Amino acid sequence: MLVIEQLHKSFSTPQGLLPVLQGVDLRLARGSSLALMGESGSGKSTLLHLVAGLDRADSGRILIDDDPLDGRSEASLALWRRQAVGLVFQQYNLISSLDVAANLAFQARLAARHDPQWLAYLVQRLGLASLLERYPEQLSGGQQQRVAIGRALAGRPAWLLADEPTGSLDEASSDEVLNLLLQLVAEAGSGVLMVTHSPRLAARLQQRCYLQGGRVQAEQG
Ligand SMILES: Nc1ncnc2c1ncn2[C@@H]1O[C@H](COP(=O)(O)OP(=O)(O)OP(=O)(O)O)[C@@H](O)[C@H]1O
Repeated sequence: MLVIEQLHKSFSTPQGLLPVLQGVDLRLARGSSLALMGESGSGKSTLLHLVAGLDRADSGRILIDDDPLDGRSEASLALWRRQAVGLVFQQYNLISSLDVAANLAFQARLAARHDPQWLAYLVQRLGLASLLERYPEQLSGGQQQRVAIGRALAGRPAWLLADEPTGSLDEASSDEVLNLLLQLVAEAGSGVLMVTHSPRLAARLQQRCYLQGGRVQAEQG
């Protein structure tokens, strides 16, 4: 279970302190999916980064199976990211000097969670078999995002954190990529927290919530 309690985060800007998260409360069971919505600048990416351990909150708590994330050392946060989290961003963030096969295996190898059978299954489901020796620049946007999803899921992470994962794709590719993502996370048993602007895509997840005024305004089952 991912539990977020009274999370606060402000940023220093030339204009002064900018409060972004002002008491966010959220719960997400492992294996379930939640769409995080809200206007541009409402703090969706900020919240995702805090859960990923890429940044630290000012106050409040993030608990993973009752284990707090805050107060951990950088090394412990890095371990959390490597072992328990898969990240997918709008920009695919593939490693340009590695081919598709090496990109796919990269994170799972780093986390010592390389499972050749599962990886072969992901390759087949994501339709990547004929692309394994290509480099990211030789792929379409949809293909690159399928590689990014495969890479994020290769280590069967407990949590998949996705920031507008289909934001750069057209509607048809977007639907196809989200379908695959949701099927594969269900098979991997991962919980999903996905930032999206699209009510149509959000409707495909089990739950939805809305960030406004620094807080979660509505949550529905
Ligand atoms: N490192 C930073 N330093 C200063 N301000 C920041 C920083 N990161 C984010 N912000 C500000 O915090 C606010 C929330 O940003 P965030 O990226 O979380 O919003 P968002 O809801 O994901 O927006 P979008 O939908 O446009 O991606 C914005 O006003 C942004 O400018």
